[in-house]
Amino acid sequence: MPSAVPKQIPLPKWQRPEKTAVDLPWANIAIIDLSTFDQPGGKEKLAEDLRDAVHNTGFFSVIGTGFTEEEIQRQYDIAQAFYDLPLEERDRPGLRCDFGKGNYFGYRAANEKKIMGTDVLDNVESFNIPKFIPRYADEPFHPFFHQFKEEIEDFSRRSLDLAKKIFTLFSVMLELPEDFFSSRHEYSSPSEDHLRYMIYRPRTLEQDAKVEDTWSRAHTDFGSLTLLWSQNVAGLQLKNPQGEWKYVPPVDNGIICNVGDTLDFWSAGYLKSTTHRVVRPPPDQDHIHRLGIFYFVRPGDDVDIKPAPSPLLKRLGLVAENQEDAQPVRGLEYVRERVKNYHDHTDYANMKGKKFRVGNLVIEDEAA
Ligand SMILES: O=C(O)CCC(=O)C(=O)O
Ligand SMILES: [Fe+2]
Repeated sequence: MPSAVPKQIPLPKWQRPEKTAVDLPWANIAIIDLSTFDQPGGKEKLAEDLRDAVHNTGFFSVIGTGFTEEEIQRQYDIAQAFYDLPLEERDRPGLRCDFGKGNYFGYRAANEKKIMGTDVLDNVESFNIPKFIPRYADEPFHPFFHQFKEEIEDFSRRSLDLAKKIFTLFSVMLELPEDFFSSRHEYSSPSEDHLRYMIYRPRTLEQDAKVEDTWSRAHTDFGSLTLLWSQNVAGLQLKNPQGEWKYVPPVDNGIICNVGDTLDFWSAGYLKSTTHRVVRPPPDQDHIHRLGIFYFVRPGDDVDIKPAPSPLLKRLGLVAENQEDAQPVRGLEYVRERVKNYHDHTDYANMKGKKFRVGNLVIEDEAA
């Protein structure tokens, strides 16, 4: 009998690092079980469960996502195999992100940019894979990934399916038509969405001390929603409503989600795009090459970024009647300008007090 499971090219097994034994100040993250999503009343109940989390911290985790442990392991295996290639093979000509255009598709090399005015270099490498639709046929796709294309495409498509369930909950929460947000994020419609394999390379204590242990400076995410397959190496911190940095805890079999800028704009701040950063891991994990798998959901290219006509937001006085008619920025314009502003530099400066603006939209990554 032929197997229903397509034959997979064998790869070395990536080893999930142990959790830290260090007692860190962990954030309290809601765990939302999506397996009840399709039950009668399921969406309404889940939307209520989620309300506090997205309104206060903007971070939560989901379980019951439909992704199996094997599938997730396989994605890590693919990612690790890529990062095990020699540097000159990873960094093939023509595949780098074109930050001058605000284009984040492709390879982001480490050791290119200085951090906060020091001689310490950026330690992040990533490869961003766009949606598998004809529009992106000419965007960078590393030849190494070709042999896994079917699996990667399936993972990419199902990532957005999952995100759309969460968008449905946000629509229910804001008393909008259920498809209000998901229809603005169709897989078949062009957007800057990408699946990302990302790795942070450990630095010495001395190097990290010069940059206040910064591995990824404080920022909010540029799109609508970020899915981060939970991983055990501590380092990701969110800024809570009290202004304190708290570590995002690992959630077994979970995906950490956080609201990005565009959902914050659509909801007039009701859904919080929370400032977060990555710092040097605790001593028992500081030697680990920290591998991560993400799906960044961006708004559809042509979608207007303006407050949604939500009865709830109107009742709360967050959206004035005329605000809906303001000249809006479009999805592509917002994301491209934001990526350019953030990455098109020779260094990652300290951005405290600096504001980013496009049209009527303003972001301050380091806002207290
Ligand atoms: O590496 C992480 O845990 C988070 C990275 C992140 O915030 C980002 O790439 O936007
Ligand atoms: Fe982020």
